[in-house]
Amino acid sequence: MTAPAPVRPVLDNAAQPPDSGSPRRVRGGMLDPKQLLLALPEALRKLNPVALLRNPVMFVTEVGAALTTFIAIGHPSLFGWLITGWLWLTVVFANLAEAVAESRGKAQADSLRRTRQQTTARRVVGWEPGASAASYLEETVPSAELQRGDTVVVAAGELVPGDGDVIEGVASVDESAITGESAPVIRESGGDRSAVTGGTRVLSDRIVVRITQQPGESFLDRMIALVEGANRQKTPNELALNLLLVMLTFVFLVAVVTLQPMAIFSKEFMKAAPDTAALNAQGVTGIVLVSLLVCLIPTTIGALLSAIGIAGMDRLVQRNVLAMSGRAVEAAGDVNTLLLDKTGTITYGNRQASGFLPIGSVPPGRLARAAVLSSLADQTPEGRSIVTFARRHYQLPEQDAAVTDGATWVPFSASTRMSGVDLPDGRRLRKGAVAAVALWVREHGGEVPASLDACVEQVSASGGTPLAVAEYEGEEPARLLGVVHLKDVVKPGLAERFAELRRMGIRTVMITGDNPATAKAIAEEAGVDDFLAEATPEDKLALIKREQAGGHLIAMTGDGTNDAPALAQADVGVAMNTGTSAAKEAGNMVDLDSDPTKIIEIVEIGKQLLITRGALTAFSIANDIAKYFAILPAMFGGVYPALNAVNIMHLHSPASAILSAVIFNAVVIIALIPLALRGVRYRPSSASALLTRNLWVYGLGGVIAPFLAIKFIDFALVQFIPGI
Ligand SMILES: Nc1ncnc2c1ncn2[C@@H]1O[C@H](COP(=O)(O)OP(=O)(O)OP(=O)(O)O)[C@@H](O)[C@H]1O
Ligand SMILES: [K+]
Ligand SMILES: [Mg+2]
Repeated sequence: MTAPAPVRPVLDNAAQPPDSGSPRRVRGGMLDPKQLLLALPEALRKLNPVALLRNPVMFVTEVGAALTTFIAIGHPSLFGWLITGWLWLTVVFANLAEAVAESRGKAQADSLRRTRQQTTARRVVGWEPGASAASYLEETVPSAELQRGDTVVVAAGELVPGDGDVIEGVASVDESAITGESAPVIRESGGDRSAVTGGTRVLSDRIVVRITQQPGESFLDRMIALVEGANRQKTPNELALNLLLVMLTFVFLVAVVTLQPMAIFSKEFMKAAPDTAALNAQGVTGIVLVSLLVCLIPTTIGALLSAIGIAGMDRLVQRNVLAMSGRAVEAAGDVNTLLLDKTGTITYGNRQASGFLPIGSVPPGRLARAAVLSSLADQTPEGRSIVTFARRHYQLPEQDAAVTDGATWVPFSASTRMSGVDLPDGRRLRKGAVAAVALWVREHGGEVPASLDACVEQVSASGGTPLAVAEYEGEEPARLLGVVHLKDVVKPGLAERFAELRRMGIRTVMITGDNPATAKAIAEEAGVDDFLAEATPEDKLALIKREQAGGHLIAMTGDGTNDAPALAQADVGVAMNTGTSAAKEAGNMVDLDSDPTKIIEIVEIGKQLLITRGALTAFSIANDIAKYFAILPAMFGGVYPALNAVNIMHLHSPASAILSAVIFNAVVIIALIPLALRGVRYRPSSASALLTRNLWVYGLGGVIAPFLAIKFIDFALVQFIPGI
């Protein structure tokens, strides 16, 4: 089988230089006119009125265009046809905005589709932990036939046939097909780095994978649907805004239809514009009414609303974040509190044993031996590292198998925070979080020696995780043997990014199952505002619910199975791609780069989305009202001479006033497409300062723009059209 060239999902149009650094920071705000042209067929397809019903403002515009077309056919005139043409263009421009926004995702989906190829899977039957290759049956099946719960073997050089969790082994995996990142990553059983994705390639070693997807519902499938916007739903905010737009449209519809002086106006109008004499008064009335209506209803925001939302999702994909819903993106813009789990999110999560600290007179070898025996079946990275470390540094007897034959293993769980073994000779060994093991010792008649504190202190102060090891033989009381030092490293550069979040008004809280002393050391080093230690999955969930009850919007970043309930409860749940399938299923976003500081960019994109939508709504409504006042005096000056006093525009004629306004109304959509796609710039500052600034810029801009633009169109173009 030949290796497919790694395809970046985050690819960009050819115009982008390939060496633009990070694959994410590409594609500026410039809108290539070629893109508009390419999107034109799709824009024309979107003229289908049934499809357009989703966008009521544009639907009304299309009905208006159809009406004027009718009138213009019945009573042909240049004025009638020009208005009709520009009304149709208005709808096409709106469709173009959406089509351009969508086309960006389509290109990405195409490249992902090339990654999703048929492979064969080596499915095994009768697999058991630790079984040798000879002891189970292997069959070759097409990857498409894999079911959830199947077990497959993947060896070096082979493609992972489907999404799943590693249940045995460690391997380096090339995930560039999904993440665009060429450096291989480690995937291993047991820990928080156990998820593998179909379509990625195992580079070394051999892993056993339990499939977690159903056919056709793979991560890649979902990713394709997502970037294509196939199942894009309107968000609650969009629905609310849409309702407002519908109401405005309705109000203006009623207002325009009941305009009394229209009939008188029509007669005056025909006198002023001889060309239109071909039109009867009713025809003029119809065309002018439709024009007025389209100028008044919020066509600008109606045209750009969906493009703004799609572009927001797209900006996330640019940064290698997959958002499962637009609602999550919006929520990100309003987040108050960010919860991060410690291991794997703030730290690299590769906790390795780095020392044994026996208590009192316990011989170091005995502690090491107990630690190893209790870890032999522990498939977590911590457990495996204890075995490796002890074997390397201590002379340990090799008859493990004889001692543990028939033993009952106690697997690690985030709730008990312990793991261990009950040996057939009656000995019970436990290792785990100090508080949990201390409790176990007391429950079994033992005492916790005061010297434990010093050992724990020593490990915790350095940010390490202490694991207590204890033994219980049944006759004597249980005994604490000592502490294993697990080392972890804080990811660099976090403190600055958390400071940035603070400036955005977002509080960062680290939550961990680790003890308070370790948590404190790591919290200080990472620069978070607060921390919660010794948290069980239930505690994490409760914390989120409490914060939400206080009216806060919560974002949560995590990678572990123990984070899954919290990720599901959070308003924004960002799962690390390195994490477990459970975490990725639970969250509403996946960060392919597994970078906990990515949430800053996610928040920025969310805020930018909300600001852009707000700014363009303000602009659109200000614009419509101003447009009305710009053309009214020109229209009715003949009927009500008093209006001439406020006719500051001095437009060429009533017909020109109307045509110029309709042209402006259409052109402003095209002019604002780049802004809708790129988003209004966001700088960290308080929400109210931002609001004030944007109201000034876009509100005032919306009032002034029509006066200047309509005058310009009238002066430079329309006045030269004969008969208008
Ligand atoms: N394999 C293991 N065997 C026994 N105890 C363990 C094992 N792994 C971790 N522990 C203990 O259980 C505690 C809780 O682990 P858990 O994975 O729930 O949280 P964590 O990884 O420390 O924190 P985070 O929530 O940030 O991932 C750890 O702090 C450690 O003391
Ligand atoms: K309008
Ligand atoms: Mg963890």
